[in-house]
Amino acid sequence: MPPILSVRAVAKTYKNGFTALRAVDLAIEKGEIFALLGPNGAGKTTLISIVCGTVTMTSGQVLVDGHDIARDYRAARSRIGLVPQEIALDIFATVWNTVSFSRGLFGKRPNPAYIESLLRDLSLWDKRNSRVIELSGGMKRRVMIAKALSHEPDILFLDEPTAGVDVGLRRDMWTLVRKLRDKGVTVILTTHYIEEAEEMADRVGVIDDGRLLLVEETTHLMRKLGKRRLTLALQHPMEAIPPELAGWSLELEADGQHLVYSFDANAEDTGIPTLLRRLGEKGIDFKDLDTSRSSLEDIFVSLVERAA
Ligand SMILES: Nc1ncnc2c1ncn2[C@@H]1O[C@H](COP(=O)(O)OP(=O)(O)OP(=O)(O)O)[C@@H](O)[C@H]1O
Repeated sequence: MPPILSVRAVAKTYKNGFTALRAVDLAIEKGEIFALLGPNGAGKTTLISIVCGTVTMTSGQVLVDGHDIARDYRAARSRIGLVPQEIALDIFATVWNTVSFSRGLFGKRPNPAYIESLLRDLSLWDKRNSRVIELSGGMKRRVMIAKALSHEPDILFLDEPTAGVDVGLRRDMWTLVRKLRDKGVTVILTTHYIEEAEEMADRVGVIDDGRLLLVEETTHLMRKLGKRRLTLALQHPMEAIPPELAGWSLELEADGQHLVYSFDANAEDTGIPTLLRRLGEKGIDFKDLDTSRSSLEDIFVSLVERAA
């Protein structure tokens, strides 16, 4: 089956000369939950905006369910629902009217039963006759989601869905996402949080500085994240790692005072006791030690280093 979304060599240079995306290739299968992970300014929103037609790409091609976003914009756009980062709503309209109106914008026939089920799923049914201005921030976010789903899209984009959102809404959102997936809707979300991707996504794409550095199944990526770091604060600074320890996955920090050992937390033998013994034999003393999980930041750093 052809991918529901195909992004081919998409690049974007903004008018001020800033290049936000560099030849991004990505194929998303129908029914996937895909997380686009990256730090601030990586290019996530730019990519989503191009697919949704609010930003024009400098070069490349995007196909949504086979429809070219440039040549066949209406057909492509009607298959997409977008929940942007910023809340943008007509504050004087009622919830019901806002959501129904959105559906109409896509040329879809009214379907009150569908709108009702949507509002119920998002715990908005009781508020259907309230004006947006009367709603809390979390409820406004729910309305944004209802609007994005009002025309029954095949792909839902959630741009930073859980930024500033409380636990209740977060849980409801994930329940809804799973329900949508079960109906065959593809969900693409952007996030800074590896936990969010871990919880939800089938696959993860890591983007940094406009480059898609990797696309991997979440379980594989988490295995990589299963790496832990043991940091030893040395009694006496070292200039270099002794050659006898070359076979170990050790790094000396720039200050020469911290020795970092990376190990697989899932392995039966982490190697730590042997390493500590070897260090003792070599007379390398330490005053403190600390273990931590390698963070997404570490993964970025190693990926960027490899990409450079
Ligand atoms: N209209 C614009 N003109 C010039 N540069 C822009 C414009 N919009 C975005 N950028 C720049 O492009 C880069 C990517 O921005 P983008 O919003 O896509 O990042 P992001 O990954 O979504 O970040 P965040 O996680 O902070 O939302 C940033 O450096 C941003 O400043």
